[in-house]
This record gives sequence, structure tokens and C-alpha cells, in this order.
Amino acid sequence: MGLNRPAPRKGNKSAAPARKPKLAAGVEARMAATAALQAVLVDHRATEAVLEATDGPFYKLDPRERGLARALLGTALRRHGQIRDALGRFLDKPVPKKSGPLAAILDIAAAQILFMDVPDHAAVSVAVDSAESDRDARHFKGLTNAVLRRLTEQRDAILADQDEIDLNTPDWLFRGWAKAYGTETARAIAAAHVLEPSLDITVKSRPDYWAEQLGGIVLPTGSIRLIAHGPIEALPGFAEGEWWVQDAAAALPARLLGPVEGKLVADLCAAPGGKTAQLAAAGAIVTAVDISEMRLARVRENLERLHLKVETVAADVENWTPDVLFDAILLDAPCSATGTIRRHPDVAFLKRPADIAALADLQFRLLTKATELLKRGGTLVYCTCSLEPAEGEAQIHRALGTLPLALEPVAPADVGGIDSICRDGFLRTLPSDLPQEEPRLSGLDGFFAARLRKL
Ligand SMILES: C[S@@+](CC[C@H](N)C(=O)[O-])C[C@H]1O[C@@H](n2cnc3c(N)ncnc32)[C@H](O)[C@@H]1O
Repeated sequence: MGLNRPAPRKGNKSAAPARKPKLAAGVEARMAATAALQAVLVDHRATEAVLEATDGPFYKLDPRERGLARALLGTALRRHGQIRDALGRFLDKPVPKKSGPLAAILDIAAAQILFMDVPDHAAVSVAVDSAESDRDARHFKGLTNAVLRRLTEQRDAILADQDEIDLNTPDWLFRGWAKAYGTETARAIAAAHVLEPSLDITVKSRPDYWAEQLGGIVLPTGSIRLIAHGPIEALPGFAEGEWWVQDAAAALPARLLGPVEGKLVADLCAAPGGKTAQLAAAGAIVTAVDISEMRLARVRENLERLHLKVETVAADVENWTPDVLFDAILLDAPCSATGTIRRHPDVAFLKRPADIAALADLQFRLLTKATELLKRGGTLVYCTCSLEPAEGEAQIHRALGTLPLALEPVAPADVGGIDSICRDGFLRTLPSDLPQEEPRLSGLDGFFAARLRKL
């Protein structure tokens, strides 16, 4: 198989305009996934930014190729420790610096050989062709072929010998989770991170009806859960604006505000707007604030599809001075996002311990400002999608000692009756929560939320 060799077109004698050669199915997806993996691991770019970049490797892919490219990239990131360990068994020294995309080519091929249901020969031959087509990687074409062939031969023995939790989890994150939740739970969190997550949906109404339409189940919290496949836009009810994609744990903080119909509610740090949509659908008069005008455009786009109305404000919450005080405030503060590694495995590579400390400072300043914007007696929900107590529990312990706030404990009745996610009066969900018989329907993003009343 050649990367750039189109099949000869028979019987076409006229001088046709030059066309881009058509590549075999799956080749473009593998090339895009390789480029994206390099962008994440070498240039430290977030996957979402790479996926959305109009000049990026994913933009021009058709939906099928894009689906495959996403799956390749996701597997290569989720299982990266195992992949590098397996490849290392056949390499006597690290991949040289001047070998272009060689490391990413090997990673993407190994992800397929070790973990995906695709023919080995397709994985190996596309990798060899990709190496050949790059000026620097070309010198390692023979090595690529030899290493990957040996990997196909020894796959089962290697997988049986690996500790997936140990290999795929950065040490500093594992140590923090073991300290906060115990070693057994930290292992369960890490085990949840290698699984492909479910698709969770929040509906405006009629969860049972939509679960049936979508082929999903209704969770005790009211979210619908299904095994993701195919483009989301093609699912029933999407175009009509009946529902939006939102992890089941991410749907809980807005509910902690209780009935909000007719109340003035500020949604601080609102984009892309999952929680804004919940508040608007519940009848609140919502002001959605975000520092990023570009991300606020996404909020407006999402709410238009959902036929919901809110006021949007592009502002840094720290400097925002509205004319009114609010009855209720939701502060979904920017955070390390370590609770979303299941859905965004790049987070494990992009975040560093120093980021947590810097974010914790910002979160406390935002919490202080949110308290100022609230009426006396009003309710404030603070939340983060982080597993790190410094971004959750520790912030509230500090706030209770210094800001005019009292804790209104979260009870199981607030969160679908699930006792295990109410810890010390806080909402604390973990990726290992909500186990189901079908692993692809298990888990929750790691969220923290506290409900506070202004004194
Ligand atoms: C965790 S995301 C919010 C997710 C959103 N609440 C939802 O449910 O879809 C954090 C958001 O905070 C915004 N942000 C970060 N710093 C901010 C600040 N100082 N003021 C306002 N927004 C900020 C970011 O642009 C980002 O959109």
C-alpha cells in the first residue's frame, strides 16, 4: 500500500483537472491521529484545540475518518504508558530527536496492534509508509517495520506482563489520589481512566422517552447514558434541541441550587454552557459570564439550538461589576480538570503540580468575588472538575473561615439518592463511581461541589 499512489483511472482519456489522490480508507485518519498526538505530546497543545483548529489535521476529515482518528488518538493517550513500555522492549535506545514524527507513528501503530480491533497489517503498513513519506523519519522505515512486526508477534505476552494502572498514570497524580482517597480507590480511579467513557446526555424533559429513542438508560440522577457511536449530531432529538451532551456528574452542581424558576442567577465561568442550559431550562433568569468571547460564542450557539434564552457577558469575573446582586450563583471555576481524564486523556500529560497551586489561588479569588455578587441569604454553588482536594474541599474549608458563608450540606436526596457521592457535606464524584455490569456504561467524571449560603 502506498500513501500517495492513486489507483489508475480506467477509460478516462480527457485531460481531467489535477485531483488530490484518494487515499485508502483509514490512512488519512491514521495520519491525522499521528499529527495530533505529536501536537499534544511535543507541542503541549490540548486535544480539543487540535481537533477544532481549521488548519489542523482533523478539520478536513470526513465523519468516518474523524471518528477513527479520534479513537486512535484517544487510545494512544489513554494507554500511552503501556504503549511506550511495549515499544521499549524492542528498541535498544530511545527514538532519536531528529526522527521527525517517528515516535508518534510508532505510538499510533502500537495503539492499534495492542488495543484496537483493526487488522495488524493495516497498522504496520500505514506506519511504514508514513515513516517513508517524512524526510527525517524515512531513515527509520526498516526499524519501524521490524519493531511493529515483533510487537504483533508478542502482543499477548506483553499485555499479560504489564500493570496498566502503574504504567498509564503519572506518579504525582497517583500519589495525590492515594493520599486523598486511599490506595485502593486511587487504583480504581486509574483503572476507570483507561476505559472509553459513555456518552451522557441531559434532556430538557421526558428522560424515559429520550432514553428509549436513543437506546440508553436513565441514571438515578436523571441523566441519560449510552454507549457512544457515530456523530452526535445525527442522533434523534439533537437537531430539535431536546438535549445536550453533559457528563452525569457535571449535571449535578446546577441542581444543587434547588428550584431557580424566576430567580436571578449568575453562571460564572459559563462556557461552553452545559450548566447555563440547565439553569435556563429550569426557568432561571440567567446571566452567563465567561472571560473568553470565543467560548461564549459556543454558549450562544448551543443555547440557540436548545431554544433557550440567557444574557451572555464577556468579562473577567474578578473585575466584573454588574448593577444587581444575584439570588443564586454557580461558580464552575477554571481548574486542572483532572476529573475529566476519562474524556480528555491529554490532561494527564499537559498538567503539572505547579498548575494546581496557581489554579487554587485563582479559584479562591473567584470564590471571594462570587460571594460579593450574591444577595444576603442567597445560595452559591462552587464546583470544579478536579480530583485534587486543593481545588475542592480545601477551598471551602478556607472560605468558611474567612468569607461570610455557611455550608448547606449536600444530601443524597439532592443527587439521585446516591449516598457514596456525598462526602462530608460536599458532592465528590470519582471516575470509579457508579459501576455498572457493562463497563462502557460505568463511571462519572471527578467533580467537587459545595453549596453555601451567604450570611
Ligand atoms: C470549567 S470551564 C466551565 C464549564 C461550564 N461551566 C460548563 O458547564 O459548560 C471554565 C471556564 O472558565 C472561564 N474562565 C477562566 N477564568 C475566568 C475568569 N477570570 N473570568 C471568567 N471566566 C473565566 C474559561 O474561559 C472557561 O470557559
